[in-house]
Amino acid sequence: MATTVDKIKHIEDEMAKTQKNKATSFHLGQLKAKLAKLKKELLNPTVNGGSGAGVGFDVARTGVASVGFIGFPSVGKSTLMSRITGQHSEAAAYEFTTLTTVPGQVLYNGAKIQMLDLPGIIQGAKDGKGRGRQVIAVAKTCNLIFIVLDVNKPLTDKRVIETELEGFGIRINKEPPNIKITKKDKGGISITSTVNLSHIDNDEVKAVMNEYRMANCDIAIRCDATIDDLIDVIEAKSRSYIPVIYALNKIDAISIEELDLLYRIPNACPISSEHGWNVDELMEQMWDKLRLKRIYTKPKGKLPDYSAPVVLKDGRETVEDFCNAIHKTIVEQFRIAIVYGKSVRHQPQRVGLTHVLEDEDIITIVKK
Ligand SMILES: Nc1nc2c(ncn2[C@@H]2O[C@H](COP(=O)(O)OP(=O)(O)OP(=O)(O)O)[C@@H](O)[C@H]2O)c(=O)[nH]1
Ligand SMILES: [K+]
Ligand SMILES: [Mg+2]
Repeated sequence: MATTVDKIKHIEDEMAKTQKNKATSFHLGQLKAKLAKLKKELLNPTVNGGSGAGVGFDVARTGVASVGFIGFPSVGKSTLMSRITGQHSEAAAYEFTTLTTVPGQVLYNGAKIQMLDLPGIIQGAKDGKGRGRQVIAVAKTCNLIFIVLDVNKPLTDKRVIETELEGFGIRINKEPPNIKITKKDKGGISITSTVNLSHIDNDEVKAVMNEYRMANCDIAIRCDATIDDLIDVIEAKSRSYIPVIYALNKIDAISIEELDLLYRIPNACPISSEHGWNVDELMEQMWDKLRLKRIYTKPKGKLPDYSAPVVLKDGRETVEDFCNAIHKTIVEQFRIAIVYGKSVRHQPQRVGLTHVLEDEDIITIVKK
């Protein structure tokens, strides 16, 4: 019997030899949806030989956010880990020095951030080569990924790693596509869009919806989406949208001219883990991408406590989230909050539980 990997290969071959035109778009849509389903099967095998994603690799999560290190063997992930956190992670000149997840922690801007040094991955990792799947499964649960690259190696390595992560349902530096699908009882597929759709063909959409047995739906598209974006929305449960920083390591081994070229790569930070060069820039970029919010507490009649902010996660930043971050009983006693900072027009301003706070706001909670 053909394995899932064989079936994927078969479909990919067929797609490669099918011309994209009006006559083939339904067929191509079908193939793309079939491919997405097979890839999901590969990641969540229901029959024996389960992938055991993350088993033995996941570690207890601490801190407000976690950053996973992904890269080929010996690019310097562990050296970077030891440099940033002070937590020793074995580093050596031979490949696969690191064999499991090594957790460490860094305190940055008052926020405890967990760093996860991971084993190296190789091409084909997502399809089961080496321990790649377990490794990528850990990265998939992180709030940020450092893709560590060795600048002495071909830059094509960057694309190979991206493909591995994408194949595992990770979407890099991307927002979820703005597509809303509403199921109906009858009426077929109706597509509405607020922008001109330059990639999507109605037949292709119908083929995809048909393949997913969603024959009656309203699809509202508010971006110039591709058919892959549509599949991502249907498969939303197995997709993770994670910011990435490319840590371009070992710049101590290249010339200034070569270094200049590296600065043109978006979302990248050239560093030398060994010498500690530019690691503070990497930390600053990390902070920006994590979009954490520091909230300073001001007891009534006293100065704010700047030494120990309450750090709120992206998307959990209301006054209510702040109260819950301190103690779950506070919301019950809450009367009003007095806030200074970027989130309010008047300084200070009285706000309720639903008010959304900004980084470095100062807050006083007034109890009943
Ligand atoms: N020149 C140079 N060498 C580095 C740098 N960072 C790491 N190395 C060297 O690269 C080799 C591999 O480093 P590791 O930190 O073990 O790499 P890794 O990515 O953790 O490797 P695996 O765990 O095997 O996947 C070691 O010999 C390090 O000394 C750097 O910034 N510059
Ligand atoms: K190594
Ligand atoms: Mg290592």
